[in-house]
Amino acid sequence: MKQIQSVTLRSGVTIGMGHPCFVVAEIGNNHQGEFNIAKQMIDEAAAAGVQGVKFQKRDSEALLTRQGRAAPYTGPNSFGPTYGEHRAALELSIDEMARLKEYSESMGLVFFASAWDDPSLAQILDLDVELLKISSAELVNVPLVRKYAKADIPVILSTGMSGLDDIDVAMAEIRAYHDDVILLHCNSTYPCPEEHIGLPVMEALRERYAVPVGYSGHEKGIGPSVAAAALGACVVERHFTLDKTLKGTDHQASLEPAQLAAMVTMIREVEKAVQVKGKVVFPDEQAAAKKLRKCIVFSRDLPAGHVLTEADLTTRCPRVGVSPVHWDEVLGAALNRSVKHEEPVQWDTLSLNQPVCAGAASS
Ligand SMILES: C=C(OP(=O)(O)O)C(=O)O
Repeated sequence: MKQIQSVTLRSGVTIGMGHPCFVVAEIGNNHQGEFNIAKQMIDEAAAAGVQGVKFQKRDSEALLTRQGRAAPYTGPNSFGPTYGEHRAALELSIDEMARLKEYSESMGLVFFASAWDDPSLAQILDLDVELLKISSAELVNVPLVRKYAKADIPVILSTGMSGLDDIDVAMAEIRAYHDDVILLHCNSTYPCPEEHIGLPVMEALRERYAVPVGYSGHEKGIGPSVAAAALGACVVERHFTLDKTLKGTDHQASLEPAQLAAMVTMIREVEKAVQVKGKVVFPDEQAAAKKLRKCIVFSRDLPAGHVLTEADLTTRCPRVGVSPVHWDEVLGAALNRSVKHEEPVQWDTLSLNQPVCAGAASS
């Protein structure tokens, strides 16, 4: 299978191995169907430091059966008396989406959307987007996934509610047309308990499909999403809201602006923290070692020619002499000259039985 390390979008943004984690504010339908709220959410997401803003698009008629549309939908989170009317009330028009795309891009953000049915996909494609998203819900919808694939635009595929067999099918559909695909590990429980997140699954997906892998999080906090970035997630997508107490089922499992900003800051911190892979001692640590580490000192006045024993030596800060890592090499050495109590041991004061190993002066 062809190994895909990264995917580059038309705007030049590259998502994948060796590139900053692409953080996405999933605005979804948390704009409540209101253009001005959506625009404000883009402002807040940009201020929080994300790279992408994501919307959802549905067409009630193509999404639901007549019966499904007519089903009563009452309760505190309802935006209409039937489920069809409720869903329709939460939609933005495609013209509004076009304006939001232009607005997002003017701020340097990647605008993209998940389309949940054929007409919505056609409308999103008419917007000339540079990136598409297939929601976890639609991963098993072979005819829709095939249409996404035929569009030949980079696509993010989310894998909540799916086992590997379902993902195999969707990946084969997409890869029949192109390889610009990014997988997101996801558990579609809203909110998802931490013990069901399974971040190590990202590595399993990476190995099995040889594409960049990210994380679509539905947990309440931000710790697991930050950890996902530390484990190499190339995308972290989180549902976003202006206020968790707003009407609607999604808001409680979404991040408010301050949380989103904190998450972005932490992701950038951990990205730096995992850059160095080998155990190296940095110059600043050398300075710290000088102050914090001890050296060997003489524990009493001693004459020239004396052969050193444990009783002649001890260790003290700061490290202005031979490091105690060489304790056994110093034992048994003879003194070239007389020394004083608490004087740091220096190599040139000693006649050694055998030469000191390389790097002796650095510990
Ligand atoms: C619900 C969606 O995403 P996910 O499956 O990643 O939660 C979506 O993108 O519409």
